[in-house]
Amino acid sequence: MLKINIGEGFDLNAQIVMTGRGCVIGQSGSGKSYLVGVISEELCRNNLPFIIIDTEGEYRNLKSRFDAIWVSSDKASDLNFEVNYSGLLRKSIDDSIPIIFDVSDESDSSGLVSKVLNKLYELETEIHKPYLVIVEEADKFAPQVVRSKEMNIIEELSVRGRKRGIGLLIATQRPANVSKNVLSQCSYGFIGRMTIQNDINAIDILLEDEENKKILTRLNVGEFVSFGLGFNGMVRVKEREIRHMGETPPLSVQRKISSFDDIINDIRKSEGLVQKEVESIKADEPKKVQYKKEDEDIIEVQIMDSRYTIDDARKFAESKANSITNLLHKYEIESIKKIYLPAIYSKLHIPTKDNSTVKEGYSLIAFNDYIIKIDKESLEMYKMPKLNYKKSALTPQESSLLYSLRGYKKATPKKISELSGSEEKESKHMLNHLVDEGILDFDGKYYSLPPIENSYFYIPISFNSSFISSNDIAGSIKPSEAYKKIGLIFAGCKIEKSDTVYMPFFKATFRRKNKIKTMLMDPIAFKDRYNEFKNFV
Ligand SMILES: Nc1ncnc2c1ncn2[C@@H]1O[C@H](COP(=O)(O)OP(=O)(O)OP(=O)(O)O)[C@@H](O)[C@H]1O
Repeated sequence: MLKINIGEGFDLNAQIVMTGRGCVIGQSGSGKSYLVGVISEELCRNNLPFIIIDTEGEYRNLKSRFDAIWVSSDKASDLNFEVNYSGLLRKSIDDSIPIIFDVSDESDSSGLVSKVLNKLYELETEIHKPYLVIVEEADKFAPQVVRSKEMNIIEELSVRGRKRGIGLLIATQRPANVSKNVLSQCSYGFIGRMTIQNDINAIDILLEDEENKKILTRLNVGEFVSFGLGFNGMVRVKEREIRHMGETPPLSVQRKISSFDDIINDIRKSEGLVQKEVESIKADEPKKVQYKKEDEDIIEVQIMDSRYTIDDARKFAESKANSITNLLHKYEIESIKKIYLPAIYSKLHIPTKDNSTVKEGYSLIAFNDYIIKIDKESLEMYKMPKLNYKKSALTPQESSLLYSLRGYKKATPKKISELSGSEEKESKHMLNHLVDEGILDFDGKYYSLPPIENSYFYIPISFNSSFISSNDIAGSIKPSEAYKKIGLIFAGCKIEKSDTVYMPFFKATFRRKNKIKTMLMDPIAFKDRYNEFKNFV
């Protein structure tokens, strides 16, 4: 069963989330969007596609770690609202890429939401693939009081979406204002802190247990009472991996030290009372030309710790400059720069025979086509050959079948089907297919998976969150592609966690007249990697 973890001991069945009807309810600040954020991260990590109706512009930073399409009227977004919705949604469904439908700046957000969801409904009538719709501020998009008798698209989805594979997860502060057609369809959900009696009454249809209702007024931020999920007691939501953009701003220094008269004067100025006077003085002054420094995009990312500093790199480059310089050809160091290359860092669970122990391992996939493994003794970095599997990704069924096999050195199809709980005929068919693809070995009786080398595990590296300029990032990586590859290389293991991280490299440039040489030192073995990565830098 594919799971969505939202807190210690709280795993949601992904099937229920993707195709069921759920809700997150709680008063302002109870932690609803935070929980929706945690769920969204988990969906991204598991490559489960969804569209989130983002009313506050607080989900676009999912992009800092995952592939996601940000649709908004913001110039920096991937696509604007004029996009062909059908093409957009089809891509999202087929390639399992989430859409952040950011209507935070839109006056007609309901119109846009209705348009895109109608298109989804139409498309899924044909495709029938699990796809989740997450709606923030559901009271706005599916209100209880409406003039028209016609069903709103969210009501339509909640009543008729399931058969088409469409799941719905709504969030609201005001359940009393959400259409009963939608609320009554919710078979699971989370209720956070609530104190308004009218709203507590509105969830009567969801939470039958009187005891649970009493707890609601006492819940802390990030605590929820759940229903329909089989959890007893309170759910405490885990910490988000990506910074929550809807953070309550912290209270800072309350009052600038200024006199009361200045305060009154400032207010008057803003009313235009003394504005004229100020303007007439300004008019005589010569105009100053202002040079605006170009906006740099500073982003917060996870950076692999480096054993070396830029000073080490300079010393190394100097010694190198001497060695490539002879009396006739003198090269000078032109620049030393730190640049970052994106990589995927994964935590893996490797099953053992009796499943009593689970090994943890890490892999670094870098630069789309290569895997880098770091040997724990020598701290050597290897470049692995390109993969020659015919397949580009494993299906969830194949992954779970291989997971049953990984704990055993080899097993017969009968044993594997017993372990995985699938039909023998069906699993045999799948196993043979995997043999054809070069992923499994078969000796006529037993199937086996190639062993995983020990040097992949317990890599002694750590990461730190840091702010860097996006100008210093070279190369690019598609997390979803890398994720598929990790699944293939580590067939039979579960990817517990997978993040984009950045590896700092030191790039030294030497010049002699118009001839340039470049050196690229890695952060661990401090060897020149220029030949390996020259296409990226
Ligand atoms: N599980 C949690 N762990 C840590 N901090 C949390 C957690 N849940 C919420 N918070 C913090 O509490 C504050 C409010 O959370 P959130 O933005 O999710 O509220 P909300 O219920 O969506 O409010 P609103 O309805 O006003 O948007 C934020 O600063 C958030 O970072």
